[in-house]
Amino acid sequence: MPRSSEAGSPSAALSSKPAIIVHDVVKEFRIKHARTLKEAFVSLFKKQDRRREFRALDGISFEVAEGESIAVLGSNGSGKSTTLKLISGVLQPDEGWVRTRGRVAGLLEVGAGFHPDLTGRDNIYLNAAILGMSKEETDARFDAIVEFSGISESFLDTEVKRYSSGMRSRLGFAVAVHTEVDVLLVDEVLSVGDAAFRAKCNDKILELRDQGKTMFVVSHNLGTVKKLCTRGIVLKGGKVVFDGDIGEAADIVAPPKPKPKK
Ligand SMILES: Nc1ncnc2c1ncn2[C@@H]1O[C@H](COP(=O)(O)OP(=O)(O)OP(=O)(O)O)[C@@H](O)[C@H]1O
Repeated sequence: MPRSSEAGSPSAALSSKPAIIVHDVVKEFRIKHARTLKEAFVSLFKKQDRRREFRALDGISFEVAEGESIAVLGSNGSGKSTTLKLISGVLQPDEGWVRTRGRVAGLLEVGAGFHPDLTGRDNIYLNAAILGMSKEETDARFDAIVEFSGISESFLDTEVKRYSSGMRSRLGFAVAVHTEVDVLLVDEVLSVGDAAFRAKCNDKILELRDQGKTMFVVSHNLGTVKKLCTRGIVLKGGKVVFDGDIGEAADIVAPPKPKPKK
């Protein structure tokens, strides 16, 4: 299988030490099979278990070097988010193993750790602590976090339950990108907030990549991933069907249309 020889950002020096190793990972989910009402009734009566194992990931393996930025592509249900959740530790594999090196932060569900009854200010400290930051580290970054989020001073001392969903996401994203991380897991995060904020997020992510952070990105936005990553993994039915140059990977998921004849 082809592998990109030049990986990571153009400016970041790549280390040969892997930041992420995914080894022969299998992940299964139990899913319920609802058929007709009659069948559901009969299985209930006979106490039949209508659940069956569904293999979302079927023995996937790859390594990501420190400083590399890699995208996982594939159609809906191919296993991208499941892979991300296994790397972040939210899920555990049924077979195989996953290793990560350094501090891993997920831009998965930004602001997921927010407490609705606490103010924006308190939630910054809470969220940063969840992401492994000390109070002193957060103190030093507090102003930068608030400025990046664009949350006004008056809202900073308001309970987060009064925020709009966009405001919550902005604050969550601002905390996440200001934490001291080595590996950043990014899941369609560039859909956060309004157009101006999305552009700001894009720039911030490019800046982090250029600082040499390892990036693991799941996205359907091929334009964005081509700008951000040099290597792409394509999943199909829970298997890796391609691992190599991002341009080639993007062409697999969205083959270029033939030019119309003149
Ligand atoms: N908690 C769960 N319980 C049951 N099945 C699940 C669960 N999570 C994921 N799946 C199934 O596993 C498969 C892979 O899901 P996953 O979310 O990883 O796909 P994806 O490639 O990220 O899709 P999308 O592009 O739509 O986000 C899907 O068929 C999905 O229905």
